[in-house]
Amino acid sequence: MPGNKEPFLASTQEDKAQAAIKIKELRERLERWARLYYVHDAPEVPDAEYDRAFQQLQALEAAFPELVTPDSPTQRVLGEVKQGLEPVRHSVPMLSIRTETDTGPGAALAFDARVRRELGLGEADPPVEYVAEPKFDGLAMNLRYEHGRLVLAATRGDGEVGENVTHTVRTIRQIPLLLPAGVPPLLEVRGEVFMARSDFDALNERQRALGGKTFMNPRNAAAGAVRQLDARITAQRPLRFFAYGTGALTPPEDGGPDFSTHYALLQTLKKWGFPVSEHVKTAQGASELVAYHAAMGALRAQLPYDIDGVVYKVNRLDWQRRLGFVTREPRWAVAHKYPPQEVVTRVEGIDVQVGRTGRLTPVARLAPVLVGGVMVTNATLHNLFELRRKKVRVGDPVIVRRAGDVIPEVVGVVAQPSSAAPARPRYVPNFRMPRQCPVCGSAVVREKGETDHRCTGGLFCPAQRKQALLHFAQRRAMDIEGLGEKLVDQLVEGGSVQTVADLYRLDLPTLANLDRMGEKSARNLLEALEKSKQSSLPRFVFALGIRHVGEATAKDLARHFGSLDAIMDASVEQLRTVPDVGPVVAHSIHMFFAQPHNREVIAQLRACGIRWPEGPPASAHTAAVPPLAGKTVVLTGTLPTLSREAAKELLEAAGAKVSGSVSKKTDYVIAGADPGSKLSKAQELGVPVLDEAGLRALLAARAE
Ligand SMILES: NC(=O)c1ccc[n+]([C@@H]2O[C@H](COP(=O)([O-])OP(=O)(O)OC[C@H]3O[C@@H](n4cnc5c(N)ncnc54)[C@H](O)[C@@H]3O)[C@@H](O)[C@H]2O)c1
Ligand SMILES: [Zn+2]
Repeated sequence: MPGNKEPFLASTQEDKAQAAIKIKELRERLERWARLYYVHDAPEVPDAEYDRAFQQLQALEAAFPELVTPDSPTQRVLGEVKQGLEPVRHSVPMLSIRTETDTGPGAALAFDARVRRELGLGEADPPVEYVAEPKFDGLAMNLRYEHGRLVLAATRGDGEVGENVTHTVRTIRQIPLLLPAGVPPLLEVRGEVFMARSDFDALNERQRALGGKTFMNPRNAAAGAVRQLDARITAQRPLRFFAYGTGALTPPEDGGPDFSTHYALLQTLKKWGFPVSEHVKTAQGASELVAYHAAMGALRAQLPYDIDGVVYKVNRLDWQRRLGFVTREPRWAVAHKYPPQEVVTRVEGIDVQVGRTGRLTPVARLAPVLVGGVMVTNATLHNLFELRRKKVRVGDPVIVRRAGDVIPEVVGVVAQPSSAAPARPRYVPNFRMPRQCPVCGSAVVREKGETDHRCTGGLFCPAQRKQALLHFAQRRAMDIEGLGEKLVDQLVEGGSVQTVADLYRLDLPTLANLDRMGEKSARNLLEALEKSKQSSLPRFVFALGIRHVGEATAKDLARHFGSLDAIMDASVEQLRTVPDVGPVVAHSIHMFFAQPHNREVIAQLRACGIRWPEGPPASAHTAAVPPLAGKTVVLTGTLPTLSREAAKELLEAAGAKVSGSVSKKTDYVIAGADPGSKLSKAQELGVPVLDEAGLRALLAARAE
């Protein structure tokens, strides 16, 4: 959690002994985190936590230089070769970039000052020219081309030895496999492979739907996709690429290109077919770097991909060579970061929000924390199943991510709590979804096979008001001309309309008083409302906004039952006799009309004068001759969805006589699982045998 800086003073032997202990502990922690991050693509902590520990270690080693060892994480590039991938030695090492800890303008000033000093420039010398680039948050890639043909793609690994991922990289469309004529015989292009945020969201959405594991961020998703043994998996996860430099290159004396600046090099790469970001810019001196940092920072949320900072590079390549390298990083470049998009905080509660379509979402109430520079107090947990999979409970330290303009989300619980992010202090019961909508008290249901819970009080629920009104008013429903989104917003927010029935209680003064509503439009709306009162049963049923009841189903229901009361009072079984109404739809209709609040609103609508012609139910058209009149039917075995009783009821309602034994007089035998001797008897006598689907078809056909 924020702000656990520990001051270290280099003085006594005792301090040194303590520092040695702390250094050991930090190195172990960093190595563990790095292994999870680089090898397994499954970080345990956000980058900000890693960076904080890294900086602590740097500070300690600076205070006690004698404790620095060559294997310290500060002295080498961390990373390993994944099992199953072939190790490859880089002909030019792939290094890290020094990160300026100061996230303010100080970072650019300090870098510029250092560069000028090391180049021996004085006050009178002009500003140094830099190239400023976004720092893409993906993974570094070295693409080796020989005679214009891609021969090897390798990850960074430990900087010296990376992984051969040519097979997966070939699936990335933005990476050319063949280059135009005229490129140097040896060309290594370096850049970042990454995943766009929308592709990442879609991937996680897909994983959620399958109940699979989700990724913390696009970087890990991209790294995981590239480091696959099976390229078919990579091909299903859209990746992109930006080039930002070169590795080995045919030297000028052997006919290779002689670039004088980094910028010119990038422009040439672009010409050869590599994507180069349009946000790569040259900058004169520190002040333009500061301006670039601010401008990219403002743009960050709108970019379609994650960046975790910007990179400044000295533009002149002869100067880059003069500046050279320290152990793990070049002296001519620096990374200047932005506030982290993933941070650790604590869950203080779990609330349930009801969306405008009635979907219930568990939302974590958080100890307020800055994420990507924005104060965040709530983060979505998506649904009950995701929450359970992530094992989130009140009191847990969690990782929260907020990127772009999307809603912040809880990525997961901190796996190894520490003093900065201690574990939940005591047992906390598992979260449960409420059985009643927290907004309106209607029943909450979850459909078979679905992950979402929903409120069934569509007509009444305040959370669903606007949606219900818009649906009700649309042309194919009640056709209330002039009742659009803006007006609905005003009516609901001003409190003059709560349910659809309130529409018919609006009067001229109330309407004429609304923003941008003259008397003429107010009159028109009242007229449209009046006109809409003369409706039809299918339109009205559709207008109620029952989940899964579209226009076609509304028509079927109206035809089948004839009256609204009959639909409202129908049992699930009766609803299921309507053609094309399956169990999920029947349930949804039944639950909707079982909510007293919904019924109340319907009663109010009728009292307001909404009317439609009603007719006899479809089965009654032939009432004199019920569809199965005079037929004798025998049931045997267990039907997949209908109980024996329900099947009997349906048959009798259709006029059939249900008998207990099969004879020559039997017209049909309906057989389910484990049928008894009745089935063999029927087969013996040549009586037609039907299953449940056959029975339904029979009833439906006869009912037409
Ligand atoms: N969360 C964890 O557990 C964990 C563990 C280890 C490392 N990390 C993170 O990894 C990073 C440290 O690793 P690092 O040493 O690889 O440094 P780095 O990733 O911060 O910087 C070097 C990398 O920047 C990338 N880059 C993006 N845009 C670039 C551009 N325009 N020009 C040049 N390079 C560009 C390259 O891939 C290059 O390898 C930190 O951000 C750290 O937080 C996190
Ligand atoms: Zn509700």
